[in-house]
Amino acid sequence: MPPETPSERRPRLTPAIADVRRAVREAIEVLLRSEGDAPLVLVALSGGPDSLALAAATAFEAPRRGMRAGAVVVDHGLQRDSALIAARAAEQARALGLDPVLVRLVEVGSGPGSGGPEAAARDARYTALDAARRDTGSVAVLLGHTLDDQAETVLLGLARGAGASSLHGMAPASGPFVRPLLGIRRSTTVAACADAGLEPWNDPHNSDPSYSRVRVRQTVLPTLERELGPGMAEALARTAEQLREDGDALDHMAQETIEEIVEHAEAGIAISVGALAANPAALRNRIIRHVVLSEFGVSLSRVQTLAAAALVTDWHGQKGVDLPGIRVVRVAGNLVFQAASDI
Ligand SMILES: Nc1ncnc2c1ncn2[C@@H]1O[C@H](COP(=O)(O)OP(=O)(O)OP(=O)(O)O)[C@@H](O)[C@H]1O
Repeated sequence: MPPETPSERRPRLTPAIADVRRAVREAIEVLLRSEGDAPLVLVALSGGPDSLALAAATAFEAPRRGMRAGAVVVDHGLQRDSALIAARAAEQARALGLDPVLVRLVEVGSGPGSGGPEAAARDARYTALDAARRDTGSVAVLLGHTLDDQAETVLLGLARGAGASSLHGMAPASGPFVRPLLGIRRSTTVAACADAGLEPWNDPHNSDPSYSRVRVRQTVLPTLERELGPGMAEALARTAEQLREDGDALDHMAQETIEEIVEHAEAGIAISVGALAANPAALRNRIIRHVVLSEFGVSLSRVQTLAAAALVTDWHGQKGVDLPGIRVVRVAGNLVFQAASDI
C-alpha cells in the first residue's frame, strides 16, 4: 500500500481533538477578520504535546477557512541531540501538511542584565520566530501555551510576591504572537496527540524537579486541585485575565498622563513632582517604570521603582538615587532622569 498523504490522515474526531480544533478555529477567525486573501500563519513547533496538538489542529482548520499554514521549528543548539529533535519536529510538521521553516540559533548568550541562559534562550527564540514570520510574510505565529502554563505562571508569580504586571500571566495575543490554547488544559493536548496517533517529544527539562516550574506542575498545582477543588487551574487563569484587564487600563492611563507631564529637558527627562504626587501610587509607579523603559531601555524592579517614587512621596532632602544605568535627581520641583553615562 502506498504511504498515506497528509490529507488522507483522518484521525477520529475525539472530544480532545474537537476542543483543540475549536480553540484554533476561534483564533483563526479573529486573524481573518483583520487580514486579506489567503494569509499565511505559522505554528511555533517544539515537538512537545502542546505545540504538536496545535500544529495538527491548525493544519486541519486553516485550509478550511482559506488560510495557509506553515510551521517554524527553532533549534537552540543548547542540548545534546537538539538538531535531531528539531529535525523530527520539522518532519512531523511535513507529515501534517505544514511547510516547516527550521531556524538554527548559533549563539545564545545570556547578555548583560538578562535573566540567565533560560531567559536568553527564550528571548532569542521569540526574535527568531518573529523573523521567520516576517521572512515568510505570515500574519502571526501561534504558540502552544496552555491554561496549565498560565496557572503555573500565576503561582510562580505569587511565590515571588509579584505585582499585577506579572500575575496577569501571558496575553492571548501580543504583537505577532497568538496563543490559541490558553483556555485548554495540557491533559487535553496530550489526549489530542494520543487520539491522533501523534508522538510528541517529551523534553526531559519538563520533568526535572530542579526547576521550580516543574515542581509547581508536578506537585503544587495537583495538591491545590486536590485540596481546594478541581477548578483551581481555571480559577488562577481567570484571576490572571482580570488582572490583565485592570493592568491594561492602568497602562493606558499612565501613557496618557505621561504625554501630559513628561518633558525632555537638557538635563534629562523631567517630570513635575507635583504632577506625580497628584496621582495614586499605582499610576505614579507605572509612570516611572514606563518612562525609564521607553527612554532608557531599562526595566525597573519594584524595589527600584519605589526608590525613585520615594523622591516624590518620602523626600527628606536627599539629592537622588542611582538605578542601573540611570540617576534620578530631584531638582527645582522636578524628578529628572539622566543616563549615568551622561553625568
Ligand atoms: N524550539 C522551539 N521551536 C519552535 N517553537 C517553540 C520551541 N520551543 C517552544 N516553542 C513554542 O513556545 C511554546 C511554549 O514553550 P514551552 O517551552 O512551554 O514548550 P514545550 O514544553 O517545549 O513544548 P509544548 O508547549 O509544545 O508542549 C510552545 O508550545 C511552542 O509553541
